[in-house]
Amino acid sequence: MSRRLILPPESAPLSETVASRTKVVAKDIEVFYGDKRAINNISLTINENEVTALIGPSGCGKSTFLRCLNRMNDTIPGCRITGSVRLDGEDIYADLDPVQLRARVGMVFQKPNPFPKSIYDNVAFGPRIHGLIDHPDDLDGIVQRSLTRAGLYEEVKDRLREPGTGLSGGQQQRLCIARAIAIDPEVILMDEPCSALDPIATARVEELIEELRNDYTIVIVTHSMQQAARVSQRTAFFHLGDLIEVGNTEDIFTSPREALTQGYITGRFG
Ligand SMILES: Nc1ncnc2c1ncn2[C@@H]1O[C@H](COP(=O)(O)OP(=O)(O)OP(=O)(O)O)[C@@H](O)[C@H]1O
Repeated sequence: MSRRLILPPESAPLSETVASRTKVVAKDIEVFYGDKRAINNISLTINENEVTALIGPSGCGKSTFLRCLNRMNDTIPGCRITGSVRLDGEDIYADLDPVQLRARVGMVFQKPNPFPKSIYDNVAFGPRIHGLIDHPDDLDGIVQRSLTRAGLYEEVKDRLREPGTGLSGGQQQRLCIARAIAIDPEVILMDEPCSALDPIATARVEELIEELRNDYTIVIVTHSMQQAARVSQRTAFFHLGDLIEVGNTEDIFTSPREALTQGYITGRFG
């Protein structure tokens, strides 16, 4: 049984991407933690204004791969990456400063992690440090627009000066999404954004992901195959550090090409 990447060569058109523009191209990515290789020569193309889901059993390298896309692995001691990641053609490891890069490629984490600041200041933080405001009044507009875009404004508009940590888990996660979009990124990485949320809060975040893809390119790591099927247009299945299969989400869940994928989606392992 093949475990190797089954992507067609870079030049071959992928049927599921015909109408889509390429946003990110990861090529020949290998990641090592010390001597241990966690990602084995993975190449993956991410399309603009689509949600790409990364699925696979625990420890298969989904989060490690996701973190390569905004150089978050750079902060992990002993972690080494080879290969290239291009964002709109620019090599993010060679041509872009990590701070600039993370303004273009935002991230939402598994556990909602609002800063110990007010709701307003959580959202205003990024625009302030990235110098995105010419006039203090502009900030009010950015905060309101970001909270509205994250589907949270109506719930918090009367308590913007109260701590973000006082919100419910689902609201905190939407606050983190508002914080991510306040700096107007192009790509949003989400690492199991709903795993700490109840089903209602999860449904709200999933609706939000569907809306956000009109404006952003989204890559989401999820343990839930139902979630991948609901929110994504493309799905990539990882196993033991390999990318086994990538394709149109519907195809992956109805007629996967690889036996390993089939085994995982039918619950035979994982
Ligand atoms: N900071 C680290 N130091 C050493 N090894 C690590 C580190 N982070 C991850 N690994 C190892 O790299 C491999 C891939 O881990 P990763 O967290 O990327 O997988 P995952 O598919 O996201 O897992 P999960 O679904 O459980 O979150 C695993 O073997 C893991 O133990």
